[in-house]
Amino acid sequence: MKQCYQTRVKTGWQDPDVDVEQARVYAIPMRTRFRGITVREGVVVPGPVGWGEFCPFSEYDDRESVSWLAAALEAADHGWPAPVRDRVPVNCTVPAVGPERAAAIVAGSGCRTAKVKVADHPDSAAEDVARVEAVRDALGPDGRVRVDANARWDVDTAVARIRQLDRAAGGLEYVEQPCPTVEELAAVRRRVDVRVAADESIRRAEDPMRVAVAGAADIAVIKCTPLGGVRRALRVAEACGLPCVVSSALETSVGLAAQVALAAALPELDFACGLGTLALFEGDLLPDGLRPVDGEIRVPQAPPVPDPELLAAAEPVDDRRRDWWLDRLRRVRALLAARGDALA
Ligand SMILES: O=C(O)CCC(=O)C1=CC=C[C@@H](O)[C@@H]1C(=O)O
Ligand SMILES: [Mg+2]
Repeated sequence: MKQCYQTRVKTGWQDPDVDVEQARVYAIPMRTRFRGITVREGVVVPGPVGWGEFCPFSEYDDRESVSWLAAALEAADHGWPAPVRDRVPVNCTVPAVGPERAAAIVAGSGCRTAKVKVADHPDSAAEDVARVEAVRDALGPDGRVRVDANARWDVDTAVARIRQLDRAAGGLEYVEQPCPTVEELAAVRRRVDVRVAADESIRRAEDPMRVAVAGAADIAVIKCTPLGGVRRALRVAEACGLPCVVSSALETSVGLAAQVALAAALPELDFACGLGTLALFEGDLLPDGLRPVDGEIRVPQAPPVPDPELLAAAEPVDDRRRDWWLDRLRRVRALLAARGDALA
């Protein structure tokens, strides 16, 4: 396998040399529906340094997917900056499930921080409270509970729900993306005592390097997969000037390794990261995937190589899905080639 790269020109994401012939599409069922996804799909691509993962959500257009490919190629062709820590503390992620299941997820995770999804539908208030109470009970008084509303509230609703959930949790660590815009985040932040974290405001911004979250948020959630790689995410973190939480974009262990590398390279890491998401998957591409032990994930030495048997097992049963992903990869590669420098 290594041989085929010896003649390859390696100029990085400015010249996206993706070997589509060797790219492998995967389709892995989720244990619980998460952000509407029941089967997670993506492509892993080999390079001289390791493998990278290209997995923009299906509804993202080619333009928004370019940075996801840049992140995959960074891993495959260059690897990542040196870590400053060898373990990363993580939260467990609690989807919009009933209270019993929520408590079981927390108890089985070994994590001391839980991130609870809320605002899953317009009438979710009572369910959210029950879920958050169950999570607090399962964690005990010294655990930390944070919630993520994925931009579903307006300012007044956010203020009311945050106060209610703060009481249910016996104190929230923070609320992630309560409303869609940076201005709304700032308005909510002025009215509640709970810290506000910005997620979509950064990762889906036209220019993440210029998002003025200072004043609108206390914490920046950063994800190297949608931000164009570890190096670029580190620059976004610096530009935000806020404490950062690295959170997954629901990758297999191949893409998760890049996120862990980002968390490991951040100069400061004051909060647990949202990287315990392999627990949401039925399968993976590595035999010893990046799962937390006692609430921490060990930092990988280098971009990993997926296991051939697991790759074969994860192949989509429907050839049309494979073709859809490989076509998407080709189109996004062409766009990245045209835009290259903008992401460097
Ligand atoms: O941060 C976590 O605990 C897990 C990751 C997570 O919540 C998400 C992963 C992928 C897509 C997002 O909708 C979601 C998020 O909003 O942070
Ligand atoms: Mg979020």
